[in-house]
Amino acid sequence: MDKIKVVVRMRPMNERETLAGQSSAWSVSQTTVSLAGSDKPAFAFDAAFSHLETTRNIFDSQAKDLIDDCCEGINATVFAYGQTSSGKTFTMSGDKNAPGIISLAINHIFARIAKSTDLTYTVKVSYLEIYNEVVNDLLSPGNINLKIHEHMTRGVHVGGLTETLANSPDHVAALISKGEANRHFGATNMNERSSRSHTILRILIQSQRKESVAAGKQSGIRVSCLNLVDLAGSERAAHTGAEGKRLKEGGSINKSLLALTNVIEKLSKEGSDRGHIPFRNSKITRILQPSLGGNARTLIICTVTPSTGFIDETISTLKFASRAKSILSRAD
Ligand SMILES: Nc1ncnc2c1ncn2[C@@H]1O[C@H](COP(=O)(O)OP(=O)(O)OP(=O)(O)O)[C@@H](O)[C@H]1O
Repeated sequence: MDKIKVVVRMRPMNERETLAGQSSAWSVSQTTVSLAGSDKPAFAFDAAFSHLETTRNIFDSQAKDLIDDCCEGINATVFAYGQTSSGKTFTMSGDKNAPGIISLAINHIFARIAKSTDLTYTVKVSYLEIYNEVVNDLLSPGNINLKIHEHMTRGVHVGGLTETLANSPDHVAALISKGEANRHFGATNMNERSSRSHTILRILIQSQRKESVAAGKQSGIRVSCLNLVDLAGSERAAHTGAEGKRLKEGGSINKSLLALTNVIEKLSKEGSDRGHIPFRNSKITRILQPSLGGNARTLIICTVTPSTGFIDETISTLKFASRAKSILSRAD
């Protein structure tokens, strides 16, 4: 079983790019992405999806088995990585016409629970954002600047984060809407609703055999955590027209994404070249540490822009994706 699966999703060209006279620079096949008309080697991944692919197909082919494992007690993480406006939020949260990975995953979890004849499940939801390197609770707005702890049995956890019991997909959707209202967004030149923070929706799944519950036993309880992560976009100040507050946010976002890139780079190296893994350099790498370096299954969806105007940004995301993919070859 691969620990880390890496796929790439290319979004369609948008109106702004077409009006600027740009065109699509890339060709996408089942597992590769290459610059059209170039003899440079293609980038290869577990899967590559063109602008025609639906999020539902990506979920069914790449994420469903990981969610199934999570219902069986294995920790799992799905995150989207890519430059600003490349489709991370579209992929994770979706829009009114196309559900995102988050709602597809939640529907799948509750459908499994409804079908289970031998297990009783409890689902708890937390929702946090990391904004300018501060961790805030999105379900409880006054609950800010939370600390990250390392716990002997719970591993890395965020102290004081609200955990709300949820009993249906609609209930989780209502919690997400509540959290979204507390989240930091801003308009940049490239995206009218740009995510200025990283967010993590954590679904804690606990299960126990029905006869053990009936007998009041405390044994045989399985607990696992599903992290659904929407990273803020990596960006260049020149493209986004950022200044003042936006520029500070951008600096903080880029710093934490750089920390994530460094962690991935080190993890992808062999043996002594690997050295110390700098998980502690940012909040996002600390929180994702168990997903990247520990006993968990992880799906990384790298979103890219097809346009000739952003070839360098797309190459940088594809390089990140290639490094992340090489982590899976090592048996830890
Ligand atoms: N695969 C896709 N198909 C159709 N539209 C898409 C797709 N991906 C993204 N879009 C559209 O492109 C725009 C930007 O996407 P999105 O907001 O998801 O980017 P992002 O990577 O989350 O950006 P940021 O990091 O700035 O928040 C949105 O209007 C979105 O609906």
